[in-house]
Amino acid sequence: MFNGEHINSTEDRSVLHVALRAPRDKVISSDGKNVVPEVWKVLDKINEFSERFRSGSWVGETGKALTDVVAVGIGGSFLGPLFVHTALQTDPEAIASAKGRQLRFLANVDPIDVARSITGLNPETTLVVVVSKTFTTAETMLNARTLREWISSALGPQAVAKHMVAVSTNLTLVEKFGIDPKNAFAFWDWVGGRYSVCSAVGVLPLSLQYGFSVVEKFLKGASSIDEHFYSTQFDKNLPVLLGLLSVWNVSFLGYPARAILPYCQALEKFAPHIQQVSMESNGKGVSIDGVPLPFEAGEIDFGEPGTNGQHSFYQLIHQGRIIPCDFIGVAKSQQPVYLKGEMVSNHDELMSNFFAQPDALAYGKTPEQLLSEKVPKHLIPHKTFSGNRPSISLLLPHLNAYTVGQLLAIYEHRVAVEGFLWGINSFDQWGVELGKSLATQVRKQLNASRTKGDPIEGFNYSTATVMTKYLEAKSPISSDPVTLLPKA
Ligand SMILES: O=P(O)(O)OC[C@H]1O[C@](O)(CO)[C@@H](O)[C@@H]1O
Repeated sequence: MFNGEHINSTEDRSVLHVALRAPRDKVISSDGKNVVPEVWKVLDKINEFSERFRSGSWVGETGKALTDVVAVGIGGSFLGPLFVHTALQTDPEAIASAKGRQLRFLANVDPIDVARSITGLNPETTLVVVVSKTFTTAETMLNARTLREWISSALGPQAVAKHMVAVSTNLTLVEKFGIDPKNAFAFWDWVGGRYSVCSAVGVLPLSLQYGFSVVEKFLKGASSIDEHFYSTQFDKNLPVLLGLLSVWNVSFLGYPARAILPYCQALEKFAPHIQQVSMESNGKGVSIDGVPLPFEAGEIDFGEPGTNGQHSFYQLIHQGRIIPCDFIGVAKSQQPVYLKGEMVSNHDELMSNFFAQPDALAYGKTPEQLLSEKVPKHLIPHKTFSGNRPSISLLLPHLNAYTVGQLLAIYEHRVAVEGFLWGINSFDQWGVELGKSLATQVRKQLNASRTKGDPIEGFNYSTATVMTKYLEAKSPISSDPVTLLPKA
């Protein structure tokens, strides 16, 4: 991976997200060319642009400084930046640097998400960042066109140049869309979408919100783990050990799921991000050579912050199925509170659970213990905990831009280690294609049925029946789509 070999063989690409956070003087080559200078050219451009934006020297169509950003993108062009943004939102340094600004995300093509993302925003003071590796993703492009309409109907079509910028590998399509190429931020085909948060995909919107110097710390944190992963012997190498544990749990013990349980509300978007990193990477049925696997690869990831999860699905984890758990704690809270007279601080209260849960899973509670506690006999089977349920605990010293970068890179490399052990290609995602192409067929049918009354044809009985019901409901289509958007 670090040598730039084309280990993503089905797309004939190298896999070099580590280059995105490499120090300026590092040499990492793809196809014989050192890519680090290109990376820094874009980072410098982001630094300069975000400075202009944040200082108010970049103004919108009506001469006002821009304070709010809507990042439009989906999947890898959304989940990583959302995770990092959520983790920084309560960090004191990041709070200070984001004063008076808002960063929002628009991912789903559901018009409800459009409404949510712009409600209360004024186009005069809003910058839209369209983030798409390919610049062809149907959801992102429709959302981008919708927000372009929102801007141009309020401020005139010429305002788009000042209120819309883009992040993509496809700069030709960016220009075709009407975004000034000077305001496009590039990345490269050797960055997988789900591994792209350290490219302009994450760095641009996060720098607009928090300033480049905060985001640079995030890159440095990720880079520190890259270095650790590259050079540390296996028995002390965090991503290697974690990857081995995952493969052991999935392939040897037969536990296919994994719960990601941060005892830190700021990490609430970590599990959704890792869901994509892990499941899109390792959810494969054939080896890298295309041979059907004689075992199941991939983990089923889900998670919620503790203690919320404890009051939701932990029952199953303690007494139902065996789900290996990742407990993630932070030694010092971003927002400490201690109420006089309370036995412990609020953070200690949270962390009491962080320490208790892995113990309960590992050691359980035996019928003998219950008997000695005088539990009635008929309740003993119900109150018994089998124990012997695996978990790992990660304790971060604190949560800031640097450690968020470290956490991200630990999981990215862990997923890669698992994929290497399973002998699969963790860097392609052909499994997302079939649904996309079927949606194209449905889109054509909906258009033909709504505009010409064409009957539904070419779909199976169940789909055709539900589509008929859907069309009967006749949702309103305005010729002026902007009238359907909420007003600022
Ligand atoms: O950045 P793009 O090209 O819009 O793609 C968005 C996402 O769509 C996928 O290709 C498939 O869901 C992801 O891998 C990717 O992160």
